[in-house]
Amino acid sequence: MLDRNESGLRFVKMHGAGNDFVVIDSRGKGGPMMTAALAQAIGDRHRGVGYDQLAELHGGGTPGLKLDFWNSDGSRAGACGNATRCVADLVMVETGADAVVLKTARGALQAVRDDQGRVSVNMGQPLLDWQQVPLSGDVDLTALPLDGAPLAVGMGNPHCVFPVADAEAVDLLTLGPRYENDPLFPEKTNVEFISLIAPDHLRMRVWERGTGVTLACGSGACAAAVAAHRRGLTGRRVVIDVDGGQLVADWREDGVWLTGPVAYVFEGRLTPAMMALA
Ligand SMILES: N[C@@H](CCC[C@H](N)C(=O)O)C(=O)O
Repeated sequence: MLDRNESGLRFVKMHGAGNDFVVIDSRGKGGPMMTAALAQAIGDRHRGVGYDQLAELHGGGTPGLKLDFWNSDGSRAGACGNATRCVADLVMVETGADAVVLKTARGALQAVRDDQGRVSVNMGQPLLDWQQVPLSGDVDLTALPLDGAPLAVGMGNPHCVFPVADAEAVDLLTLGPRYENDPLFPEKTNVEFISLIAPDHLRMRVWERGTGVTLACGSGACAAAVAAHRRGLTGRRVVIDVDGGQLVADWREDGVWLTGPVAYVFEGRLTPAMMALA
C-alpha cells in the first residue's frame, strides 16, 4: 500500500448522473501518458479502480486544455459529454471561473456552470450524414429489420437511437451488444432506447460502446434529443430520465447543449504496480 510520501499517479473519481469517471491530470507533464493496457487495468472494477470512462486532461497555456477519453475496455472514445462536464467543473473550481473551453477530438467544447451548480457543455451540432456517424453505407435505418426503426446520430461518437413504446421493457443486455457490433456501424456504436413521457420529456436506457450498460450517457442524451425531435416526438429541449438521474439536452442554433449534475467521489493515487501495466 502507498503511504503519503510515496509517489503515484494522482486521480479523481467523479460522476455525472451515475456515469462514472476516473480523471487523470497530465497537465505540465509533457503530454498524455495513457495507454490502452493501463486504461483497461484501471477500468477493472475488481482489480483496478473501475469507471465507465477515463478522462485524461493535458495541455494548457496558449494551446489550451485538452481532454482524451477511454472506455473501460481500453478503446478510445471521440466524445464523452458527462466526463466533459465533470472535468470542466474541476477546472472551474480550480480557476474560480464560470466557464471553460476544453479541446477534445469532437472539437473545442465550451462549458459553463449555472446557479444550481449544474454544468452545461455545448456538444456541437449532430452529424447526420452516414459518412460522419459513421455508417457502413448510405442506408436508411428505418427500412432495416432492426427492432424499433432506429436513427443514427453522430455526436463525435456514433449513436443508434431506438424510439420504443416502453424503454423499461427492452432487454438491454441482449440488444445492446447486438447493435453495438452490427456491421452497419464500422466503428461500432452506442445504443439508446428512448420512450416518450411528454413532448419535453424522455426516458432513456443506454448500452455504451466499449463499456456496456451505464447509468447515463451525455452524448447519448444529445443524440436521443436530436432523434426524438427529428421523429416529431419532442421539441428541441428535453429532460431525459436516465437510470442515474436526469439530464437536459437542448438542440440550439449553436449546437446541442447538455446539462446535468456533477459529483466528486474520492481522490487517490495509482500504485507503481498499476503504473507498470502501462
Ligand atoms: N458516457 C459518455 C460516452 C462515452 C463514450 C462512448 N462509450 C463511446 O465509445 O463513444 C457520454 O457521457 O457521452
